[in-house]
Parts: sequence; C-alpha cells; structure tokens
Amino acid sequence: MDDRLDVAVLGAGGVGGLLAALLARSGHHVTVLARDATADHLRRHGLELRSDAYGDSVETVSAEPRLEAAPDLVLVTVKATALEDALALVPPGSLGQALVVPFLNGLDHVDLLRSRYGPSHVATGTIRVESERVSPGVVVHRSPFALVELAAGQADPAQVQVAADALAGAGLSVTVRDDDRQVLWEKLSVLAPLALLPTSFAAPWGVLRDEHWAAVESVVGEVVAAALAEGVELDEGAVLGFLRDRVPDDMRSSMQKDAASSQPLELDAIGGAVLRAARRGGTEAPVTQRLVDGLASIAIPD
Ligand SMILES: NC(=O)C1=CN([C@@H]2O[C@H](COP(=O)(O)OP(=O)(O)OC[C@H]3O[C@@H](n4cnc5c(N)ncnc54)[C@H](OP(=O)(O)O)[C@@H]3O)[C@@H](O)[C@H]2O)C=CC1
Ligand SMILES: CC(C)(CO)C(=O)C(=O)O
Repeated sequence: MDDRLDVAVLGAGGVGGLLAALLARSGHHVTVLARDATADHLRRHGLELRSDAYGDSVETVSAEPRLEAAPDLVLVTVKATALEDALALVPPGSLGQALVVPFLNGLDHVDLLRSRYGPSHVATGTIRVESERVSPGVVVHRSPFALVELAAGQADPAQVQVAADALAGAGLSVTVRDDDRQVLWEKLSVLAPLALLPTSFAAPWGVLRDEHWAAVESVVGEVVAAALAEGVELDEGAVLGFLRDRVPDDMRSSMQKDAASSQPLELDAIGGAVLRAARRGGTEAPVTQRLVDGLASIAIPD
C-alpha cells in the first residue's frame, strides 16, 4: 500500500458514508459498493457529508455494483441484518491482497468475514460515532466524537497500520490495539445499553441517564460478566463513566433510529451476542434478556 489508497466501502450509510467522504476528502480513491439507487445518486451528485465537526462538503467517489479490481482496503459498513446479502458485492476472488475492516456493532460478524475471506485478510474495527444516512448519498454526522479502534487479529499488523494512518489522516481519532476480542467487547459494553435501553423506552439517552440509571448499571454489569466468562476483562467503571459523562443527552443509537423507521433491528448481533456469551459462560443476564425479549416483539424480521 502507498500513501494514497484504493479503498472500497461496502455500504455508504451512516458509518460508511462518513468514512468514505473523509477518506475521499483526504485524497484517497474511494469506491462505494452500492445498490442501484445509491450508486446512481453517488455518480450523479457525489457523496454529501454534513458535519459540525468536519464541515460540510460533497465528495467525488466511484460507485460500483460489486468489487471488480483488488483495492488496498475494504471497509464493511452494512448492518448485521444485511451482511450476508451485501457480501455478494465483495466476491472473495476480487480481494487480491486487500485488508478487510468491518465496523459493525456486535461480535459474530468477524468470524463470518474470516471464514469467507480468510483470517489473514480480516482485521477488527469499531467506531464510536453518531452518523446517519438521511437519504441515498447524504450523510449527517452528529456526535462530537468519532473514535475508531482497530486490531489486527490474524491480519498483517503493517497493513492495519496503513489503514489506521489513512483513517487518522482523514481526521478520525484512531487507536490500534493488540487484542481484537477486547476491542469488540469494549464497544459492545457501551453499545448494548445505548441500543437496548433507549429503544425499549423510546426515549433519548438523557432520560435513561437521569431516570433509569439502575437499568444502565444492570446491563453494563451483565455485559461485563459475560465478557469476563469469555476471558475478556472490561473496566466497568470506565464503561459507566463514558455513558454518564461523554454521551450527549440527545444521542440516538442506530437501533433506535431503525426502530423508529421500522427497519430490522440488529437485536441478535447486539443483545443476542451478549446472551449467547452469558449462556456459554454460565453468567446471569436477566435485564438484557427482558430487553431483548421485549424488542423481539417489535423487531421487523430481516
Ligand atoms: N450509524 C451510527 O452512528 C453507527 C453505526 N454503527 C454500526 O455500523 C454498522 C452500519 O450501520 P449504519 O452505517 O448506521 O447503517 P446504515 O443503515 O446507515 O447503512 C447501511 C448501508 O448498507 C447498505 N446495504 C444494505 N443492504 C445492502 C445490500 N444487500 N447490499 C449492499 N448494500 C447494502 C445500505 O445501502 P443503500 O444505500 O443501498 O440502502 C446502506 O448504505 C452497523 O453495524 C451499526 O450498528 C456503529 C457505530 C455508530
Ligand atoms: C451508540 C452509537 C452511536 C455509539 O457509537 C452506536 O454505535 C450506534 O448507534 O450503533
């Protein structure tokens, strides 16, 4: 890889659109792999980013219905509920030496990608950000933070560092970590309460923080116990501190937005992952279970 990368982005939604726009703005060649409506819009009008933190702009990106030529980097930024279908746009034979970095919430997608593309091609990524695709090719970034963590797993650490440098050069806060399971569980420990509670209560985060903090503590405690049983030690105080002090009152999780717009929920990828780990490890997760059961009754089947 040299300084200017060929980057393919599978899914120019909230996360993928933000990353695609920032990478294109900083000089990388970005190809969005997208279905017809989004691809047509991107070809005709470009990719529009609206962001207080990064400024507003319209970026030129390529748009293709599937990956044909091997890029340096493939970012996977679809919802877990669409992952299997969307991966048809990235045939394993077109990958060449590219590094694949997913930014999905949850745990299980990494193994799916490793089995499809080979463990040496797949790193682990997480992002803490609030970003929303308001219409095809138009992305609004709302959070004051956009924090990326990467871990190589069985991929080449040098390739992961190149990806990290590109993302940092594009303006994201990027940390490269050693332990991929730790990275995924740390994000899940923040995300599970942020997704499950406000979606269940149909309330913004500020209401949960002020009126239902005991439920937040319960979910975090259950995630921490499930992770520990899997050999991953989380800092419960740090998780609660982030939720209490850094999450804006009006922040809405992607699950909340999916529920509000009758889209399939990533319930299995987020709550289901915690419950499966709790079952494997013999830990208790009654509050998470109640939330998942309640949301399952409103979840739109994918
Ligand atoms: N949004 C956020 O703030 C955050 C989200 N996340 C996680 O990131 C992941 C992505 O979420 P988000 O960006 O919100 O998702 P969005 O729903 O905004 O975007 C998903 C994208 O996937 C595309 N897509 C869906 N189905 C297919 C398919 N079959 N083939 C090709 N493309 C497809 C959509 O394309 P099309 O344009 O054609 O509809 C859309 O652009 C999720 O796991 C989420 O939990 C993590 C942190 C923050
Ligand atoms: C809660 C949030 C915004 C934190 O990054 C998130 O990951 C999501 O909504 O999917």
